[in-house]
Amino acid sequence: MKEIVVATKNAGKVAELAAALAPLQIAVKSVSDYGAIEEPEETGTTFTDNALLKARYYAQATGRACLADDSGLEADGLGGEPGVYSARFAGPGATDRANNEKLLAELNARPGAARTARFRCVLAFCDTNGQVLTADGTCEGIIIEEGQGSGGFGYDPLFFMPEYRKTLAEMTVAEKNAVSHRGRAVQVMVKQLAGYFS
Ligand SMILES: O=c1[nH]c(=O)c2ncn([C@@H]3O[C@H](COP(=O)(O)OP(=O)(O)OP(=O)(O)O)[C@@H](O)[C@H]3O)c2[nH]1
Ligand SMILES: [Mg+2]
Repeated sequence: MKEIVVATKNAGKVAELAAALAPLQIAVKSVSDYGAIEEPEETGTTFTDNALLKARYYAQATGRACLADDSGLEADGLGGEPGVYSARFAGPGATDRANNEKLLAELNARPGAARTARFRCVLAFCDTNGQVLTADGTCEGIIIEEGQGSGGFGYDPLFFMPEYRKTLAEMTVAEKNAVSHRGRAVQVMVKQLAGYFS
């Protein structure tokens, strides 16, 4: 059967990736459909390393073709931090709220620091034969002083896109997928997967 497992423990990513994969008309599963699989340690220093590490790990653990996502925020005023450490910015297992508070505190501690930032996403697909596909995407924005909106996840309420006059948290899943780092990466990946599954 043609199917793909969205290999992430992040429910926000699952929703965005599942919506974007729908045109492939293949079964989209989530890792939670394959029992209690522990999260791998994300030891890579680049988004690509971690995306590949997660895709290979979950393909092995589920015995299915898996699509993993490694992503994060690069704040120019913080020299590109938190980057690959975005999920753990305020410490291991940090909540989105704690990460957002730390981001604002760090930027506010540097008066005059740039508020520009970008999200990066690398997607890695790995099948049970070890065949790998990758795709990446970025999106540019500005870190605002106070959160706006309740959609999305992570730093979305603080990430304002001037051309749309909205934060990512003020967009629907479809709107966010049309402009986001993940949306851009998955559009490229969908084209590759259409060939893979044909
Ligand atoms: O506001 C946001 N909108 C986004 O669209 C987005 N994409 C990534 N991020 C941040 O970067 C971390 C990824 O870390 P990450 O790739 O290790 O994922 P994760 O640990 O959440 O799940 P998993 O896929 O590893 O299971 C996330 O937790 C978030 O803090 C985002 N924040
Ligand atoms: Mg992670």
